[in-house]
Amino acid sequence: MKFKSPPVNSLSLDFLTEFCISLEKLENDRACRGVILTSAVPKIFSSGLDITEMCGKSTEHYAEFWRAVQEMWLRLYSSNMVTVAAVNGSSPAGGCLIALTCDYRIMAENPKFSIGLNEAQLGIVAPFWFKDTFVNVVGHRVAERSLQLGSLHSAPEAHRIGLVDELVPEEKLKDRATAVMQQWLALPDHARQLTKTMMRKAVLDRLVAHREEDVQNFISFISKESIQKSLRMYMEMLKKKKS
Ligand SMILES: CCCCCC/C=C\CC(=O)SCCNC(=O)CCNC(=O)[C@H](O)C(C)(C)COP(=O)(O)OP(=O)(O)OC[C@H]1O[C@@H](n2cnc3c(N)ncnc32)[C@H](O)[C@@H]1OP(=O)(O)O
Repeated sequence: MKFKSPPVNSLSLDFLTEFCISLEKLENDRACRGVILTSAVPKIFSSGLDITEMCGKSTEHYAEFWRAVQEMWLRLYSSNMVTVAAVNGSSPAGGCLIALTCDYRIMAENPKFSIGLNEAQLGIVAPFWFKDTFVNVVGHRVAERSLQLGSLHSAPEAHRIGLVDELVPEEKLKDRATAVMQQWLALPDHARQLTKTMMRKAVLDRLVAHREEDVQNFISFISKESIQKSLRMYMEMLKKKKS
């Protein structure tokens, strides 16, 4: 599956909805046992949640948007398919979450590409299920330091801390992702799927049990004037950086 929403594959409500529909189709297709996620936009895997969806909108919109973010994560983290992220560009925040949610991550070894949960830098807080997913990949200490600092790690650093499983030259990314997929698909599906469920169930159940509470928490947090101001300033900073 190739993300193609220029300029930066930001995760808008439309993007998330289409992503979930595509995943569901693949999940229900018995001939499809694995999916490689990558980007058709040069240098960017995904710039994370679309900040404009979280600025100056109604409570109803925030609720709908947040439910779509939850849905994307629930479907991908619990997928029966083998999921491989071929990270061919930068991948901050929600983009990093997508990669973390896969079974395996391969990143292009370009030191200019960065990845991480940088929410703290925007003055926002990654929710518990982002944190849980991160901890399950890199361990508690690395996740705590990286989350508190809102670190964006260069590709080599991301590999060193275990955020990505391997680095390959960009031109070899597709072939390597295909080889990894073949390796994982060589296992009997039922054994791999049950093992995946065993490893992920507690974290998935936690969001399912607190889903509505998590929506309300998002709404009350994102509606605060101080948070809105931080997001506006961040967007201005992005625009200024360009000029
Ligand atoms: C309880 C509360 C819980 C809240 C939890 C929220 C959880 C997750 C939060 C997120 O995912 S927030 C998103 C965080 N993302 C970022 O910090 C990335 C920001 N973007 C960048 O750093 C750069 O854009 C880039 C991805 C490195 C690409 O750089 P490049 O130089 O190639 O492109 P730009 O010129 O910067 O951008 C082009 C264009 O896109 C707009 N844009 C970039 N990112 C976003 C985004 N995430 N959402 C919306 N729009 C975005 C950027 O402003 C430019 O717009 P124009 O100036 O062309 O109009």
